Amino acid sequence: MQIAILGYGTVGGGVGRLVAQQQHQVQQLQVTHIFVRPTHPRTQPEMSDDFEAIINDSHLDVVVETLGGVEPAHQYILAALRHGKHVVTANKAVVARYLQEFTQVAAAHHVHFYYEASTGGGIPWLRNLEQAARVDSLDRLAGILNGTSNYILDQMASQGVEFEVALRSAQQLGYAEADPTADVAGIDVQNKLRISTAVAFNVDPQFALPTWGINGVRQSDIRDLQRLGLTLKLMGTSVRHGDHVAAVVAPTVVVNDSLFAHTPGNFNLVALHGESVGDLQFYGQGAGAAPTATAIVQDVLDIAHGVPHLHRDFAQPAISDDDLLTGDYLVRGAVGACPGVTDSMVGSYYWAADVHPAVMARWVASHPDSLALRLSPAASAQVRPTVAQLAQGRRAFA
Ligand SMILES: NC(=O)C1=CN([C@@H]2O[C@H](COP(=O)(O)OP(=O)(O)OC[C@H]3O[C@@H](n4cnc5c(N)ncnc54)[C@H](OP(=O)(O)O)[C@@H]3O)[C@@H](O)[C@H]2O)C=CC1
Ligand SMILES: N[C@@H](CC=O)C(=O)O
Repeated sequence: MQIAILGYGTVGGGVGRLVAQQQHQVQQLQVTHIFVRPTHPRTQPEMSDDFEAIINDSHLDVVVETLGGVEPAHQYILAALRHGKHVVTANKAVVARYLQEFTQVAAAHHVHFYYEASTGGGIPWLRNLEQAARVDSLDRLAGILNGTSNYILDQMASQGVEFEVALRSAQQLGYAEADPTADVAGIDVQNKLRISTAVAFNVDPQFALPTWGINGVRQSDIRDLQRLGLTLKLMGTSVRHGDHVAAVVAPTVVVNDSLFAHTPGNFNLVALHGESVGDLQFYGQGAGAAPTATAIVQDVLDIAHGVPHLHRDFAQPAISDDDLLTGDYLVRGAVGACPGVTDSMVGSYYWAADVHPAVMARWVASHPDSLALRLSPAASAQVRPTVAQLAQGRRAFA
């Protein structure tokens, strides 16, 4: 099976090394082309900047796309599929946008389009999600889906370092995107949650998805939450009830004895809930060259061995319904106009109750110096009695 790798950075290089190191296991795989920029030093004989020559090679079977970004990756993937090449990609930005189109074009040209590495790095998440959805009715997904932001929050909590220091370290370790804004602002999780939700519920990934990130989190927030027995994580959640779907990406407060609170470094933890299976959780390295390369090579081997992934048309109706994810928040900053805000304080935060995610996302976007932390259901249950006591106290003094 002959492979072309498009883009030889962290992940593309990881794929090249994995195929070379594990030759005893993957003998049938051979990297015959590496597509790089004209300015890229030619350190290997397979390197070239001639994309047309690569996809016109009649011996080529699979194109592995690890360029990143939406264009030209979108056009290169379509061209490869139309030339009868299977495509495997790690690029969640392009998959989240064009999943339906890639799936249709691949089917029309009788080739496979696989994207396990796009979500959860080295965790075999999408293939297990597909399997679960095959026999069950899934109604909830929730997870830590970004290694960079998890690494940053973990370093801030365990080492006491400031946000910027932890971010630089995540970049050096190869976890962050070329532009890390997507990691810290929640866009990378948004892309992964769109893909996961589309696979789980067979819906078009272009549903409404209120999103905000961890940009405004300070060392003092981490310490305040620690004093309350709580931990902060950047999480994505999506739920389905019949045709109704809701999703949110937000800095999320979890209780200290949850598995999410104990997910360290660049690790991801992602969970599904099905009517029959109940809760299932998947844990592993969500970023980095070597773990991500394993997910890519698994997809290539599935193609080599003729292992089909589930067919999806992503055409089930999805009505956006924020009522499904109404939640409680801890907020600080200019909270006067914050939706749902009460005068009860929890640590140094105000309590905001029963707010729709889209409404809170709009408040966050228009108040860049403020912070809104979403409470997981368990964290909300832990904090609510304190809030009720405070409210009672105020009535007694009134
Ligand atoms: N890093 C990680 O842990 C993970 C990354 N991913 C995804 O994998 C993809 C690759 O990420 P990563 O390897 O980290 O990114 P890198 O920036 O390290 O690598 C991308 C490579 O592609 C090259 N490239 C980009 N555009 C072009 C182009 N138009 N023509 C030729 N070469 C090009 C870049 O060159 P140049 O540097 O000159 O721009 C770079 O060498 C992304 O979609 C990312 O989201 C998925 C899971 C984990
Ligand atoms: N930048 C991403 C890489 C993997 O998808 C992350 O940090 O999770």
